[in-house]
Amino acid sequence: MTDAPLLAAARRNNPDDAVPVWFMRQAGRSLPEYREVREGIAMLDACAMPDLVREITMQPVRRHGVDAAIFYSDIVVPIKAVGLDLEITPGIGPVIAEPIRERADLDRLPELTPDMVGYVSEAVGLIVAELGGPDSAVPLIGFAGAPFTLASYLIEGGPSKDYARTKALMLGDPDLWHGLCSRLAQISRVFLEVQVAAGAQAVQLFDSWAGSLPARDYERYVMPHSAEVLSALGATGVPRIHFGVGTGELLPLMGAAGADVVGVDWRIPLDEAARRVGPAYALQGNLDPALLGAPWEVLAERVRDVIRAGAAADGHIFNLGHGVPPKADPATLSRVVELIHTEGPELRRAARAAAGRKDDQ
Ligand SMILES: Cc1c2[nH]c(c1CCC(=O)O)Cc1[nH]c(c(CCC(=O)O)c1C)Cc1[nH]c(c(CCC(=O)O)c1C)Cc1[nH]c(c(C)c1CCC(=O)O)C2
Repeated sequence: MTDAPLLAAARRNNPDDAVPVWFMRQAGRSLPEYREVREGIAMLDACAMPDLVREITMQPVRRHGVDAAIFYSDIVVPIKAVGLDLEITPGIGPVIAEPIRERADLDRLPELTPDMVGYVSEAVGLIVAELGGPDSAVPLIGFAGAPFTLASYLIEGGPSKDYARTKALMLGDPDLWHGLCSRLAQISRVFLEVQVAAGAQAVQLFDSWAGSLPARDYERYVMPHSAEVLSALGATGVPRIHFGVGTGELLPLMGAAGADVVGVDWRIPLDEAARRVGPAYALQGNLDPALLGAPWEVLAERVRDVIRAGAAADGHIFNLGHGVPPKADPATLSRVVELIHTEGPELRRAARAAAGRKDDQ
């Protein structure tokens, strides 16, 4: 039995030099069929409707022919499931009614148990069945938010530009910080374990905003909690992808936290990322989402550049450096997938052969 291309690349066991591709936020507002089925249904209500979640998760797979589905949910779904009062406000993001600021606030964050997210198991089961079962060529990626990124929403009360309150609490009250992050690690771990138990074949831990930290603080205050989540998931045997935005200086630590695949945004080229993390990791990324609006030939050449640079890693999963912008033209995304599938293996082989010749000199 051969691995699905995405799983083969994640495991760096990729003799065909396939370049699998999916897009963060591939399900969502860029798709008219998404806007249609979401009409009149709040985001968090939609996340608790298994058949709707199946439909939304499958939409980009049908339309673009991507090599993975990503579970339609949100990083704050398990936080809401344990009982914290929050909403997702369109155009803004998660908004927390009463932010977490002191020790007593931790009482509002009890442990997550699988029965609290029964609709997640149910939706994952429906999606994996529609994809063709556990050995499908198109696996389902489950995901969760990492403790730092979740903590930033809970402490700030919503999205933030500077994470000032988060950093003040982290450095000013390390006991409370570690108490909060331990609880969030438990919640993320169980949320991921539920998805894997129901059939998800890979997982991604989103630490979207960790790039706001210097490596020294990341290593001390954040990495142990993300490592707890990732190492627990290691027991399931599914590949673990670890991603954040602006994390060029954190990449080696994000790998060492227990990832199989390190996700990279568009700010550094993948060959440089490969040098930084070393040979023990596959890479995922890293086309600048803003370039989806550039003239096709310009975009196509950048897609080829990403594939060539990604050849420096033994496994490369093509993705954007962050999510699909809501205004992206879906036809452009489909064309990018087709280009990667038709030209990817040859571009990758040629780049690897050229690098090999250089090594031999
Ligand atoms: C930081 C973060 C959040 N949510 C998530 C992250 C980490 C990924 C990242 O870095 O972007 C994770 C997430 N959220 C969503 C997915 C679904 C799967 C996919 O990638 O296709 C995933 C993986 C759906 C969603 N989550 C959200 C939407 C848009 C709201 C909608 O469609 O009504 C979707 C499709 C809402 C959301 N939720 C969040 C934000 C910032 C927003 C955007 C608010 C807005 O612009 O309206 C928090």
